[in-house]
Amino acid sequence: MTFSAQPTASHFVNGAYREDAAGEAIPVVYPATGEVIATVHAATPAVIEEALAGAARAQKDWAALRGVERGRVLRRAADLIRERNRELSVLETHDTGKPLSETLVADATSAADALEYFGGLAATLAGEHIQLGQDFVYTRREPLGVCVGIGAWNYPTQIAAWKGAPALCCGNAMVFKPSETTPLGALKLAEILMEAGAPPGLYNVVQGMGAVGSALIADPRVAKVSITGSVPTGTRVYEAAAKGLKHVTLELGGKSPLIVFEDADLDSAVSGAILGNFYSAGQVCSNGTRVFVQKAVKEAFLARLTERLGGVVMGDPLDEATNFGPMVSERQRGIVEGFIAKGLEESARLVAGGQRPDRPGFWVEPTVFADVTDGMTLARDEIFGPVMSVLDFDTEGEVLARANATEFGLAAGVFTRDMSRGHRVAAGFEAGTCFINAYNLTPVEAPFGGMKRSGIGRENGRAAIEHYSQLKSVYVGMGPAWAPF
Ligand SMILES: NC(=O)C1=CN([C@@H]2O[C@H](COP(=O)(O)OP(=O)(O)OC[C@H]3O[C@@H](n4cnc5c(N)ncnc54)[C@H](O)[C@@H]3O)[C@@H](O)[C@H]2O)C=CC1
Repeated sequence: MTFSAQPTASHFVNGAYREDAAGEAIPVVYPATGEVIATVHAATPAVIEEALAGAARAQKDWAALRGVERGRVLRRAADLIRERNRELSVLETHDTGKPLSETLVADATSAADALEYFGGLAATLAGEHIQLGQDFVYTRREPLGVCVGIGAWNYPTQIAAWKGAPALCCGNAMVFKPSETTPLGALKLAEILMEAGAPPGLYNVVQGMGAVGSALIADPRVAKVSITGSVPTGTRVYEAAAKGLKHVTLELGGKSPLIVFEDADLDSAVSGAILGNFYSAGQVCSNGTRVFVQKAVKEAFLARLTERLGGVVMGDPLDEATNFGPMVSERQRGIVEGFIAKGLEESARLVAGGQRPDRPGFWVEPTVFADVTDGMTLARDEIFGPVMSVLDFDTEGEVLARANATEFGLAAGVFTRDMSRGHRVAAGFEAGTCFINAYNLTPVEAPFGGMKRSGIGRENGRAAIEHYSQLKSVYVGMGPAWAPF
């Protein structure tokens, strides 16, 4: 199968597509049909070396540019992405299986937002002046150097840009390794950045599994790694980075709570729960998969939710009427089905879905369990699929304690018409990204990231600048230097 915008080789290194067939072949499978649509090769040591050497070379001159000049390149890339949104979205749909109705609005466009936002910020980066009598100190905000980005498979283009845009904004170069499951989108970003005026070597993409990721992190030329992935992988990356005392950003998993109080606008709360469980077929790290519903409205909530699930359209992802897609891979479908079986075994009440639709590809129906209790596997483990667990609660204090009783802390949401309660509950959440009467909206202007085992550092917003730059203090003596002898 071919489609427009298909990348022409496995890697993008030093400003050009690069192939090395000696690397392990990685089939790219279209999740909606199971068809192999492309093959990429894992990066060989030669490709990794070219990427790192090229990045190190490009970085110094890039950092020496004025912020406004760096920003111009990023903003041009944003414009090119928007012009080509449809073809990039079709590519993203093939890479991930997500319906085109989603990829048209949430993937390449989100990458464009990041490039536009950090393109704008680039010219504003500045230090401060600290007067000390006649002497003074000034600070310089400097880049870290060569940064490595490692992606997960659920938002391949968005992740490539959420890491690349702030890195380049601050004067760094990047070597990005996409997930081996969805290797295509990042290549287009690299191509477009070049076309927008980025120097060769500034943003490279190399393919491969974990071994390529760890080879990149171990290289002494690398100053920082930012990974989006699971907690076990994030932990390994943190350990590897610690060996070289490298900077890290970890965007990891979650098991986020979504609390619906009895005074909530129920339709709006149902929308929040749908967005927080079934968008991208549930393959979103910040999903609110533990839906706590106050007892008085529980059955009404479930009835409305079941009714709304009648609007699910599973079909050809390229048909814009389709609003629900398959799992990214056969493996992920197996994991999700395992959790559904476990829910039934542990006597959760299946309210909707739970079946594998009779069609090719890796589909699982949107699934809702009710009467889930805190100790059940469904309520404890991250599933990363379209499985919502509904739990009951009585009081605010009780539900907040239960919501926080998890090792994760990525996101949390609350639906209520009582805004003092909304803010009080948001303040009480142990989570990095919280929502009141909304869910899963992650605009580039707002910092995004996790507390506890869900991560370290923040992406997006001005906060990301802190994680892609370092401060240098320069003390300036205005008089003769003093010494005791
Ligand atoms: N917090 C966030 O922003 C997000 C978190 N995730 C999490 O990601 C997971 C799903 O994505 P997957 O791709 O299956 O995650 P994963 O953890 O298996 O892999 C993530 C990436 O790390 C690479 N990798 C694996 N071992 C490595 C090693 N030792 N050193 C360096 N790199 C290594 C993989 O090749 C892949 O590119 C979910 O658990 C989800 O919660 C996904 C999306 C967003």
